[in-house]
Amino acid sequence: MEEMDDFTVRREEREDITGAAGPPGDRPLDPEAFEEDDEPTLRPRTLDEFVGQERLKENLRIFVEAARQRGEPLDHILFAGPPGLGKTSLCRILAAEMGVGLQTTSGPSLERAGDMAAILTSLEEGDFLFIDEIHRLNRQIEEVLYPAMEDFAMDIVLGQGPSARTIRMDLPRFTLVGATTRTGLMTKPLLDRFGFSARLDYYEPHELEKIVVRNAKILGVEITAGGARQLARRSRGTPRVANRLLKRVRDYAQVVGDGVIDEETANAALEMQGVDHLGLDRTDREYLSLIIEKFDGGPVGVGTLSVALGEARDTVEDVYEPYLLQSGLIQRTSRGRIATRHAYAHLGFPVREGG
Ligand SMILES: Nc1ncnc2c1ncn2[C@@H]1O[C@H](COP(=O)(O)OP(=O)(O)OP(=O)(O)O)[C@@H](O)[C@H]1O
Ligand SMILES: [Mg+2]
Repeated sequence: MEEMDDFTVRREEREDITGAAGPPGDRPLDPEAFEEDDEPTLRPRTLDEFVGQERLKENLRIFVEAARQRGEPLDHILFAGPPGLGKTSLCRILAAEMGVGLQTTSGPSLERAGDMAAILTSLEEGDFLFIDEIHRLNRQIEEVLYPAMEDFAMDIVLGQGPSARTIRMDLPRFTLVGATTRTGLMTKPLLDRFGFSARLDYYEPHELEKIVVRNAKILGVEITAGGARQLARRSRGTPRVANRLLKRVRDYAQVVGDGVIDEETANAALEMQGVDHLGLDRTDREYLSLIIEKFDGGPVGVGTLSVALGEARDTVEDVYEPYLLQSGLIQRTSRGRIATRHAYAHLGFPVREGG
């Protein structure tokens, strides 16, 4: 790789501690399916390349500059929001800006307190420790993190039973960067220990357009304004989805069309991928039809829906529902999910009385 900077080298040397990325799936819209390092060239490397989230970027610039002037590590940071909106990218950008090392792990991959201890003791002063899916850390591990985050210290128990004693070990001052799709599942003591927390929201179509145009250039494919607009509109507000669709549309343009992504090619390719004009894929539509046809429009519990769909409940809650909610296609009530009139209309069902 030609443009590898110090930061990249360091992080790759150390990354294999707990690799978090799963195998890529085959659904075009599943943001989780896009393997972390599948497309390093499309991942923004600086805050300037990172499109949108302007207020957050401004805050981060100040946050970084202030810490740099004081010569201190950054305070702990929490990024929350649906998958594929740029949490991991922001973490890498900040580590690069601070010129520090980065270690990556994830909540579900840490089982015992010792796993966490091993990582903490391998950190160097100022390093970033990125914990993806931090809401899935178990209790034991969280308890190791409390003093680590607050006092940069770790309590080690020596021996067992009545003769056991605890010694406190100092840790380097590091920056914990947590990413979560579900702040609601995090405990208050953990939340309270982050000095900076930010929520990423779905991107506006014009921001996704910018990402699509920029990345088409990187991929070396010609795209018209209309083509970019279609891709942006159908990417469910998510840059990772936009990148994935861009590649599939590029394939289509190359093989079936004349290599240029115009509006017509984009539409035809997306249609073939099963992505409709709202950006919903087959599973989204199946989810909505289930509520409408099998459960009379709802309310129906998310557990029941997940089983009927054959998807993990977490996936349904983290990946599908946030966008359906945001698009006004479903509502969440205390008794379960309800399909809105908009969902009936979108799928071509007659709108039910009072719905
Ligand atoms: N603001 C942005 N500007 C340009 N590209 C972006 C932006 N945000 C995300 N991307 C693109 O989307 C991809 C996915 O982003 P990233 O991995 O940072 O998401 P994430 O929030 O960490 O998702 P997950 O919750 O699944 O881990 C990146 O590789 C990058 O190419
Ligand atoms: Mg990520």
